[in-house]
Amino acid sequence: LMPRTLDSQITMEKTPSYFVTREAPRRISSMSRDTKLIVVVRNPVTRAISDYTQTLSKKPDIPSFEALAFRNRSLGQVDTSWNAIRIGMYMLHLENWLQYFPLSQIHFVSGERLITDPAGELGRVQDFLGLKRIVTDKHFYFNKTKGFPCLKKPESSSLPRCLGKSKGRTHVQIDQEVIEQLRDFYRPYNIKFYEMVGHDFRWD
Ligand SMILES: Nc1ncnc2c1ncn2[C@@H]1O[C@H](COP(=O)(O)OS(=O)(=O)O)[C@@H](OP(=O)(O)O)[C@H]1O
Repeated sequence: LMPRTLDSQITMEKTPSYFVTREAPRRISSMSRDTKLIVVVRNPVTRAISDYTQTLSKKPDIPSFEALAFRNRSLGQVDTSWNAIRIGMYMLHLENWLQYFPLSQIHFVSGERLITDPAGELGRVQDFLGLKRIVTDKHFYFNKTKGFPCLKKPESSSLPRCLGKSKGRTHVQIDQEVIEQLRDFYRPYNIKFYEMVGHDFRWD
């Protein structure tokens, strides 16, 4: 259950799997139809490889990426039942949410721009939430070693705050041909997704 919230407060909850969980939109809308939803999306091919890299780090014995990604690789048949593939079919998940929430209540953050322009992305998040733009460029610096932006000085501490060790893992190397096959697979889903949200994320 979400805590009670005053008019001057915003209560936030983060669960990545909600976006791809069939029952989530109905259950959240029955709790509050005014809920604002924020989803971070990135190129679904990179997302799949990142997802696999994370699973492999926990279970080193799993089959290869190629073995899991295709039902039949020579025929180019992608295995859409594999979660790492299915999650990146964003338009399908969004269709489910749009049965319960208007698009105006859903905001998509570009995972790519969150790295290259965190202040810009967070500026849009603050606008979407109806907040003053408090978090700006001056709150970030780019950590070249990590390859990610870090917060200069969080309120609770005098030290900078960067992403933890488990973020930004080096991805497993995948054959370029496999990447091309997956790009082709996702292209129509991406295009439909751009049309639905009215924004081109430039993944193609
Ligand atoms: N703030 C921010 N900006 C940009 N990218 C970010 C951020 N936080 C997490 N990430 C990247 O998201 C990928 C999954 O992260 P998580 O490990 O947090 O995912 S999960 O919630 O545990 O499923 C993982 O991607 P990879 O870098 O491909 O491993 C994280 O690096």
